[in-house]
Amino acid sequence: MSRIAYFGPRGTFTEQAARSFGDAEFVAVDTVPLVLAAVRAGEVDAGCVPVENSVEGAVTATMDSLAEDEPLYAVGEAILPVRFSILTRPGVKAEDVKTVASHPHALAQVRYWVAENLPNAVPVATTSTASAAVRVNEGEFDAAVSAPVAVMHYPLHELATDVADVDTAVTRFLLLRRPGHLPQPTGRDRTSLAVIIAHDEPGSLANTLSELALRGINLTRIESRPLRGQFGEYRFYLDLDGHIAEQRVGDALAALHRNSRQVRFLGSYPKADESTSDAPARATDADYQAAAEWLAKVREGL
Ligand SMILES: O=C(O)C(=O)C[C@]1(C(=O)O)C=C[C@@H](O)C=C1
Repeated sequence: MSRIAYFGPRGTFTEQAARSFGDAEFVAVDTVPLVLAAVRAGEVDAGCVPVENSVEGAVTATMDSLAEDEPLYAVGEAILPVRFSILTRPGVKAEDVKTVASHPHALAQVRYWVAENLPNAVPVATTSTASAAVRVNEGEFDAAVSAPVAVMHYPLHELATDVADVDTAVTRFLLLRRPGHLPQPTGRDRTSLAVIIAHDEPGSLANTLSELALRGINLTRIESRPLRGQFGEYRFYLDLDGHIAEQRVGDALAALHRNSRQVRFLGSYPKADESTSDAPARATDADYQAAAEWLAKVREGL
């Protein structure tokens, strides 16, 4: 049976996401970098980590490691709705709560609710939502902002359920493997890249994006992170519809490789939402094939 590490401990949203990929032996690991390190070291077959939340944005620990450390490829994604339970030790009332602990992304998603309902509470960051529950159980903090499943693992009381400042909030998770396991195209695929564009000159980002637009490729996400040392230099994270095995996507990636300082492929994998990744008219593999055949003939002088 394959072994999947997930950002734990037991009872995180990430555990739920990991279990959605099917039967496996699941291994809880305390932080995102340690999950990715376990995959790189071959201690597990795959690792599941959060990558972005619709309210708070990117999970930078995931993005930085995927772009900078030894390569890993995404082979699957999961998208979960995010609504929280507020867990306390039995007998603790809202007015007694002086500290409310959780992962920073979770605290950001209940900021207004906490201000209104736990007016005496100071927010405290923990490594994950479930580690907050562990520490509330140990008496360190008064309340944890947790995934609803956490109450099944820790003997805590639900002070409130279904808590979220934004009703429709979702988090996206990736299943990552060492290179060598490219999933087959399904017609509903996403490709992820990290790109450092070549020069800080007018139009260089527009030129990069034009390589995608010209080939009818739909960009689903663009996010930048500074290259740490100074302002003015950024790495762009691009998610686009389509699979690297498709002609238009391969062609665009080759063009980016020619024109950019660095292109790192982060995976082509089936999308978790219902949308397709069909090529538009005149950009299908058959269109590319026909054009290549025409060119070959012309080059032979025919
Ligand atoms: O702490 C957890 O339960 C996680 O799985 C992490 C995480 C995140 O990184 O965004 C996942 C979903 C929620 O948005 C809050 C926290």
